[in-house]
Amino acid sequence: MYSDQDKAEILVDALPYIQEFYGTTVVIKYGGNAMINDTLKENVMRDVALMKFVGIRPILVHGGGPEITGFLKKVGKESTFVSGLRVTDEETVEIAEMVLDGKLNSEIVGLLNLRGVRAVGLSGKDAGLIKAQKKLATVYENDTAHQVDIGYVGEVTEIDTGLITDLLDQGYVPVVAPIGMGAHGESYNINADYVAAEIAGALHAEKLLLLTDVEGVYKNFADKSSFLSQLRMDEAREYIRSGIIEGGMIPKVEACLRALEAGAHKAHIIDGRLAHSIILEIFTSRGIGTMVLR
Ligand SMILES: NC(=[NH2+])NCCC[C@H](N)C(=O)O
Repeated sequence: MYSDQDKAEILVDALPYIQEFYGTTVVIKYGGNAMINDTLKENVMRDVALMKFVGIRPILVHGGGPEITGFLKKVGKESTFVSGLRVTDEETVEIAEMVLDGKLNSEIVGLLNLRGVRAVGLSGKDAGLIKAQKKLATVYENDTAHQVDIGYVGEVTEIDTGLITDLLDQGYVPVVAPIGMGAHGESYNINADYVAAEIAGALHAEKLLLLTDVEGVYKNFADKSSFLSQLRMDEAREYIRSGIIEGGMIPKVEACLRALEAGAHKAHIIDGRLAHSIILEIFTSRGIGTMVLR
Protein backbone atom coordinates (compact mmCIF):
# COMPACT_ATOMS: atom_id res chain seq x y z
CA MET A 1 0.00 0.00 0.00
CA TYR A 2 0.99 3.61 -0.41
CA SER A 3 2.10 5.70 2.53
CA ASP A 4 0.58 9.13 2.98
CA GLN A 5 3.92 10.53 1.80
CA ASP A 6 3.64 8.54 -1.46
CA LYS A 7 0.11 9.78 -1.98
CA ALA A 8 1.20 13.38 -1.54
CA GLU A 9 3.98 12.86 -4.08
CA ILE A 10 1.59 11.30 -6.61
CA LEU A 11 -0.64 14.36 -6.37
CA VAL A 12 2.23 16.79 -6.68
CA ASP A 13 3.60 14.89 -9.71
CA ALA A 14 0.30 15.54 -11.43
CA LEU A 15 0.50 19.28 -10.77
CA PRO A 16 2.13 20.27 -14.10
CA TYR A 17 -0.69 18.56 -15.99
CA ILE A 18 -3.37 19.92 -13.71
CA GLN A 19 -2.00 23.37 -14.49
CA GLU A 20 -1.59 22.69 -18.21
CA PHE A 21 -5.14 21.38 -18.66
CA TYR A 22 -6.93 23.74 -16.28
CA GLY A 23 -9.84 25.30 -18.15
CA THR A 24 -9.35 23.17 -21.28
CA THR A 25 -11.99 21.04 -22.98
CA VAL A 26 -11.63 17.26 -23.23
CA VAL A 27 -14.03 15.08 -25.22
CA ILE A 28 -14.27 11.47 -24.05
CA LYS A 29 -15.75 8.70 -26.13
CA TYR A 30 -17.15 6.28 -23.60
CA GLY A 31 -17.94 2.77 -24.81
CA GLY A 32 -16.94 -0.87 -24.90
CA ASN A 33 -16.10 -2.77 -21.74
CA ALA A 34 -15.83 0.41 -19.69
CA MET A 35 -19.54 0.84 -20.28
CA ILE A 36 -20.60 -2.77 -19.70
CA ASN A 37 -18.62 -3.68 -16.57
CA ASP A 38 -20.06 -2.07 -13.42
CA THR A 39 -16.72 -1.60 -11.64
CA LEU A 40 -15.15 0.00 -14.71
CA LYS A 41 -18.24 2.15 -15.15
CA GLU A 42 -17.89 3.40 -11.59
CA ASN A 43 -14.20 4.12 -12.20
CA VAL A 44 -14.92 6.17 -15.31
CA MET A 45 -17.52 8.22 -13.45
CA ARG A 46 -15.00 9.01 -10.74
CA ASP A 47 -12.32 9.85 -13.31
CA VAL A 48 -14.70 12.29 -14.97
CA ALA A 49 -15.58 13.80 -11.60
CA LEU A 50 -11.89 14.21 -10.82
CA MET A 51 -11.23 15.88 -14.17
CA LYS A 52 -14.14 18.21 -13.62
CA PHE A 53 -13.09 19.21 -10.13
CA VAL A 54 -9.50 20.01 -11.13
CA GLY A 55 -10.88 22.48 -13.66
CA ILE A 56 -11.08 20.49 -16.91
CA ARG A 57 -14.23 20.82 -19.02
CA PRO A 58 -15.17 17.22 -19.90
CA ILE A 59 -17.78 16.16 -22.44
CA LEU A 60 -18.88 12.55 -22.73
CA VAL A 61 -20.05 10.93 -25.94
CA HIS A 62 -21.27 7.39 -25.41
CA GLY A 63 -21.86 4.39 -27.63
CA GLY A 64 -24.38 1.63 -27.13
CA GLY A 65 -23.84 -1.12 -29.70
CA PRO A 66 -24.31 -4.23 -27.53
CA GLU A 67 -27.31 -2.79 -25.65
CA ILE A 68 -29.02 -1.90 -28.91
CA THR A 69 -28.41 -5.41 -30.24
CA GLY A 70 -29.75 -6.87 -26.97
CA PHE A 71 -32.90 -4.79 -27.06
CA LEU A 72 -33.55 -5.55 -30.71
CA LYS A 73 -33.31 -9.27 -29.86
CA LYS A 74 -35.82 -8.81 -27.05
CA VAL A 75 -38.38 -7.45 -29.46
CA GLY A 76 -37.58 -10.20 -31.94
CA LYS A 77 -35.45 -8.25 -34.42
CA GLU A 78 -32.16 -9.81 -35.48
CA SER A 79 -29.48 -7.37 -36.59
CA THR A 80 -27.68 -7.83 -39.85
CA PHE A 81 -24.44 -6.04 -40.54
CA VAL A 82 -22.93 -4.88 -43.83
CA SER A 83 -19.22 -4.03 -43.65
CA GLY A 84 -19.52 -3.74 -39.87
CA LEU A 85 -22.48 -1.37 -40.01
CA ARG A 86 -25.92 -2.35 -38.72
CA VAL A 87 -28.67 -2.40 -41.33
CA THR A 88 -31.04 0.11 -39.78
CA ASP A 89 -34.66 0.33 -40.90
CA GLU A 90 -37.12 2.83 -39.43
CA GLU A 91 -38.08 0.58 -36.53
CA THR A 92 -34.43 -0.17 -35.75
CA VAL A 93 -33.41 3.48 -35.59
CA GLU A 94 -36.39 4.17 -33.35
CA ILE A 95 -35.20 1.44 -30.97
CA ALA A 96 -31.58 2.62 -31.20
CA GLU A 97 -32.68 6.11 -30.25
CA MET A 98 -34.76 4.80 -27.34
CA VAL A 99 -31.86 2.77 -26.00
CA LEU A 100 -29.18 5.42 -26.54
CA ASP A 101 -31.07 8.48 -25.45
CA GLY A 102 -33.76 7.12 -23.15
CA LYS A 103 -31.80 4.44 -21.34
CA LEU A 104 -28.01 4.72 -21.61
CA ASN A 105 -27.75 8.50 -21.70
CA SER A 106 -29.96 9.04 -18.68
CA GLU A 107 -28.18 6.25 -16.80
CA ILE A 108 -24.78 7.93 -17.28
CA VAL A 109 -26.20 11.34 -16.40
CA GLY A 110 -27.65 9.85 -13.20
CA LEU A 111 -24.37 8.23 -12.19
CA LEU A 112 -22.44 11.46 -12.71
CA ASN A 113 -24.96 13.49 -10.74
CA LEU A 114 -24.65 10.97 -7.91
CA ARG A 115 -20.95 11.87 -7.87
CA GLY A 116 -21.69 15.57 -7.55
CA VAL A 117 -21.09 16.31 -11.23
CA ARG A 118 -23.87 18.36 -12.77
CA ALA A 119 -24.23 16.33 -15.94
CA VAL A 120 -26.79 17.14 -18.63
CA GLY A 121 -27.98 14.60 -21.19
CA LEU A 122 -28.22 15.60 -24.83
CA SER A 123 -28.89 13.92 -28.13
CA GLY A 124 -27.69 15.35 -31.41
CA LYS A 125 -31.19 16.71 -31.92
CA ASP A 126 -30.91 19.18 -29.06
CA ALA A 127 -30.38 22.72 -30.35
CA GLY A 128 -29.12 21.39 -33.69
CA LEU A 129 -26.06 19.84 -32.07
CA ILE A 130 -25.51 17.11 -34.69
CA LYS A 131 -26.74 17.48 -38.27
CA ALA A 132 -26.42 14.26 -40.20
CA GLN A 133 -27.00 12.57 -43.52
CA LYS A 134 -27.26 8.99 -44.66
CA LYS A 135 -24.01 7.08 -44.80
CA LEU A 136 -23.73 4.38 -47.42
CA ALA A 137 -21.84 1.19 -46.68
CA THR A 138 -18.96 0.26 -48.97
CA VAL A 139 -19.03 -3.36 -50.07
CA TYR A 140 -16.26 -5.07 -52.04
CA GLU A 141 -17.20 -7.72 -54.56
CA ASN A 142 -14.58 -9.26 -56.82
CA ASP A 143 -12.28 -6.32 -56.10
CA THR A 144 -14.82 -3.69 -57.09
CA ALA A 145 -16.30 -1.39 -54.47
CA HIS A 146 -19.93 -0.40 -54.48
CA GLN A 147 -22.14 1.58 -52.17
CA VAL A 148 -25.10 0.01 -50.40
CA ASP A 149 -28.00 1.80 -48.69
CA ILE A 150 -28.34 0.40 -45.17
CA GLY A 151 -30.99 2.78 -43.91
CA TYR A 152 -30.71 5.20 -41.02
CA VAL A 153 -26.99 4.98 -40.39
CA GLY A 154 -25.63 8.47 -40.52
CA GLU A 155 -22.54 10.59 -40.77
CA VAL A 156 -22.04 14.03 -39.28
CA THR A 157 -22.46 16.95 -41.67
CA GLU A 158 -22.38 19.79 -39.15
CA ILE A 159 -21.88 20.38 -35.45
CA ASP A 160 -23.48 23.34 -33.71
CA THR A 161 -21.41 23.86 -30.58
CA GLY A 162 -23.56 26.67 -29.17
CA LEU A 163 -25.46 24.72 -26.56
CA ILE A 164 -22.44 22.66 -25.46
CA THR A 165 -20.32 25.78 -25.02
CA ASP A 166 -23.04 27.45 -22.98
CA LEU A 167 -23.37 24.38 -20.76
CA LEU A 168 -19.60 24.12 -20.27
CA ASP A 169 -19.39 27.80 -19.39
CA GLN A 170 -22.08 27.25 -16.77
CA GLY A 171 -20.16 24.36 -15.23
CA TYR A 172 -22.29 21.51 -16.59
CA VAL A 173 -20.90 18.30 -18.09
CA PRO A 174 -22.65 17.49 -21.39
CA VAL A 175 -23.34 13.80 -22.04
CA VAL A 176 -24.12 13.20 -25.71
CA ALA A 177 -26.01 10.30 -27.33
CA PRO A 178 -24.75 9.72 -30.89
CA ILE A 179 -28.01 10.43 -32.69
CA GLY A 180 -27.96 12.93 -35.53
CA MET A 181 -30.81 14.73 -37.22
CA GLY A 182 -31.32 14.74 -40.98
CA ALA A 183 -32.63 17.54 -43.17
CA HIS A 184 -36.23 16.33 -42.76
CA GLY A 185 -36.08 15.72 -39.02
CA GLU A 186 -35.29 12.02 -39.37
CA SER A 187 -32.95 10.36 -36.85
CA TYR A 188 -29.67 8.72 -37.74
CA ASN A 189 -27.62 6.37 -35.62
CA ILE A 190 -23.98 7.48 -35.88
CA ASN A 191 -20.75 5.81 -34.81
CA ALA A 192 -19.89 7.39 -31.44
CA ASP A 193 -16.13 7.57 -32.19
CA TYR A 194 -16.85 9.83 -35.15
CA VAL A 195 -19.33 11.94 -33.22
CA ALA A 196 -16.75 12.45 -30.46
CA ALA A 197 -14.11 13.33 -33.08
CA GLU A 198 -16.34 15.88 -34.80
CA ILE A 199 -17.31 17.51 -31.51
CA ALA A 200 -13.67 17.62 -30.34
CA GLY A 201 -12.68 19.20 -33.66
CA ALA A 202 -15.49 21.73 -33.73
CA LEU A 203 -14.68 22.82 -30.17
CA HIS A 204 -10.91 22.93 -30.85
CA ALA A 205 -10.70 20.72 -27.79
CA GLU A 206 -7.43 20.13 -25.99
CA LYS A 207 -8.02 16.39 -26.28
CA LEU A 208 -10.11 13.63 -27.71
CA LEU A 209 -9.92 10.50 -25.56
CA LEU A 210 -11.17 7.29 -27.14
CA LEU A 211 -11.83 4.64 -24.51
CA THR A 212 -11.44 1.37 -26.37
CA ASP A 213 -11.02 -2.34 -25.68
CA VAL A 214 -7.36 -2.37 -26.78
CA GLU A 215 -4.17 -0.96 -25.28
CA GLY A 216 -3.53 1.32 -28.21
CA VAL A 217 -1.64 1.01 -31.49
CA TYR A 218 1.08 -1.58 -32.11
CA LYS A 219 3.44 -1.49 -35.05
CA ASN A 220 3.30 -5.27 -34.99
CA PHE A 221 0.44 -6.68 -32.96
CA ALA A 222 2.32 -9.92 -32.18
CA ASP A 223 5.23 -8.01 -30.66
CA LYS A 224 4.29 -6.27 -27.41
CA SER A 225 7.49 -4.21 -27.48
CA SER A 226 6.33 -2.47 -30.67
CA PHE A 227 3.68 -0.45 -28.83
CA LEU A 228 3.38 3.07 -30.20
CA SER A 229 3.06 5.49 -27.33
CA GLN A 230 3.03 8.43 -29.75
CA LEU A 231 2.10 8.77 -33.35
CA ARG A 232 2.21 11.80 -35.65
CA MET A 233 -0.60 12.35 -38.13
CA ASP A 234 1.62 11.68 -41.14
CA GLU A 235 2.87 8.44 -39.59
CA ALA A 236 -0.67 7.37 -38.79
CA ARG A 237 -1.77 7.96 -42.39
CA GLU A 238 1.27 6.09 -43.69
CA TYR A 239 0.63 3.11 -41.36
CA ILE A 240 -2.97 2.86 -42.51
CA ARG A 241 -1.90 3.02 -46.15
CA SER A 242 0.78 0.36 -45.72
CA GLY A 243 -1.43 -1.98 -43.67
CA ILE A 244 0.52 -1.69 -40.39
CA ILE A 245 -2.63 -0.29 -38.83
CA GLU A 246 -5.46 -2.63 -39.79
CA GLY A 247 -8.89 -3.98 -38.98
CA GLY A 248 -10.84 -2.40 -36.15
CA MET A 249 -7.94 -0.06 -35.40
CA ILE A 250 -8.41 1.83 -38.69
CA PRO A 251 -11.67 3.59 -37.74
CA LYS A 252 -10.24 4.48 -34.32
CA VAL A 253 -7.13 6.08 -35.83
CA GLU A 254 -9.25 7.73 -38.52
CA ALA A 255 -11.41 9.28 -35.81
CA CYS A 256 -8.25 10.65 -34.16
CA LEU A 257 -7.04 12.06 -37.48
CA ARG A 258 -10.42 13.63 -38.15
CA ALA A 259 -10.47 15.32 -34.72
CA LEU A 260 -6.98 16.77 -35.26
CA GLU A 261 -7.74 17.89 -38.83
CA ALA A 262 -10.87 19.64 -37.61
CA GLY A 263 -9.07 21.50 -34.83
CA ALA A 264 -8.49 19.33 -31.74
CA HIS A 265 -4.97 19.50 -30.31
CA LYS A 266 -4.32 15.87 -29.38
CA ALA A 267 -6.14 12.57 -29.64
CA HIS A 268 -5.53 9.55 -27.44
CA ILE A 269 -6.52 5.92 -27.86
CA ILE A 270 -6.61 4.38 -24.39
CA ASP A 271 -7.61 1.09 -22.83
CA GLY A 272 -11.00 1.37 -21.20
CA ARG A 273 -10.59 -2.12 -19.68
CA LEU A 274 -7.92 -0.77 -17.39
CA ALA A 275 -9.01 0.98 -14.20
CA HIS A 276 -8.45 4.75 -14.28
CA SER A 277 -6.81 4.76 -17.71
CA ILE A 278 -8.10 8.32 -18.25
CA ILE A 279 -6.24 9.62 -15.20
CA LEU A 280 -3.09 7.68 -16.07
CA GLU A 281 -3.06 9.10 -19.58
CA ILE A 282 -3.78 12.70 -18.69
CA PHE A 283 -1.87 13.19 -15.47
CA THR A 284 1.35 11.25 -16.08
CA SER A 285 4.10 12.11 -18.55
CA ARG A 286 4.36 8.63 -20.07
CA GLY A 287 0.63 8.02 -20.31
CA ILE A 288 -0.59 4.50 -21.03
CA GLY A 289 -2.19 4.65 -24.46
CA THR A 290 -1.32 5.94 -27.92
CA MET A 291 -1.24 9.71 -28.30
CA VAL A 292 -1.78 11.05 -31.82
CA LEU A 293 -0.41 14.50 -32.51
CA ARG A 294 0.16 16.91 -35.37
N1 LIG B 1 0.51 7.96 -24.72
C1 LIG B 1 1.26 8.96 -24.33
N2 LIG B 1 2.48 9.11 -24.80
N3 LIG B 1 0.76 9.83 -23.46
C2 LIG B 1 1.44 10.96 -22.95
C3 LIG B 1 0.49 11.86 -22.19
C4 LIG B 1 1.16 13.14 -21.77
C5 LIG B 1 0.26 14.08 -21.02
N4 LIG B 1 -0.21 13.51 -19.81
C6 LIG B 1 -0.91 14.52 -21.88
O1 LIG B 1 -2.03 14.15 -21.63
O2 LIG B 1 -0.73 15.27 -22.82
